[in-house]
Amino acid sequence: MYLCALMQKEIKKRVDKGEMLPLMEEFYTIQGEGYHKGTAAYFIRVGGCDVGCHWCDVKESWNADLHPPTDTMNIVENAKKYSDTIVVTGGEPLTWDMTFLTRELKARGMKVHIETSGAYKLTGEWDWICLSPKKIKLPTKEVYENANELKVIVYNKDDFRFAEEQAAQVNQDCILYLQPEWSKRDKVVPEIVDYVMANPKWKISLQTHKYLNIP
Ligand SMILES: C[S@@+](CC[C@H](N)C(=O)[O-])C[C@H]1O[C@@H](n2cnc3c(N)ncnc32)[C@H](O)[C@@H]1O
Ligand SMILES: Nc1nc2[nH]cc(C(=O)O)c2c(=O)[nH]1
Ligand code: SF4
Ligand SMILES: [Mg+2]
Repeated sequence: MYLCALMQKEIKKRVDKGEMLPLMEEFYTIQGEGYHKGTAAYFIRVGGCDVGCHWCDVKESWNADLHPPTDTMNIVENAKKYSDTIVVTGGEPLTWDMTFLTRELKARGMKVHIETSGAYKLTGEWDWICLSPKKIKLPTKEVYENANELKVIVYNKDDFRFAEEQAAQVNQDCILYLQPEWSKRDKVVPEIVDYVMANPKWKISLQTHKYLNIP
């Protein structure tokens, strides 16, 4: 076998174990969305997602092959320099085994949050789970049970129905958010405002980083 084919196989094995991850980007910013909005956090964006939301704002993340397999230990050591709050996002982070990444981050005293569609098996140990469910690939039972916040994206009126259906699946303590789909914000924000006033168990989440012009 060619040496590079052997290396590819070795890398795949390490990715399967979560010891390497296809890293798209990492950046220190302010969490823009949901319960922790306004809080400084270091973001780790892992490539790979096959959920396929047509309005996804990071489509460049979808193809994992475009993002270099990166030693998880290097990601951890680097993250530690910036913040003690880490947000793991993607792509869909639960495409990969998150056990190793979260164990090593937590061993260094970091608080570890995830942004997930919940479409795959829940791996890893999380201080905060933000579940943003998608109609085209519904969350697994474990993610519904463990979500700390539910963040439903509102693109059209049917998303209010979907939001209620999803709220019925999560645990009692889960905090409920409606977030406008960015390109439809002018149309849907007034609808969300009316909806939240009529149904105050919901709160509004905005993508505040986009208004602040930060990553
Ligand atoms: C890019 S996703 C990555 C994490 C995971 N795949 C997920 O969907 O939760 C991060 C967050 O951005 C939200 N999002 C993506 N595109 C959006 C858009 N156009 N408008 C509003 N929110 C969006 C997602 O629903 C999710 O809550
Ligand atoms: N500032 C900032 N906050 C965010 N919250 C969730 C994000 C994500 O893409 O997962 C995100 C993001 O991309 N930037
Ligand atoms: S699940 Fe997340 S990353 Fe994947 S397409 Fe949907 S919004 Fe984008
Ligand atoms: Mg984003």
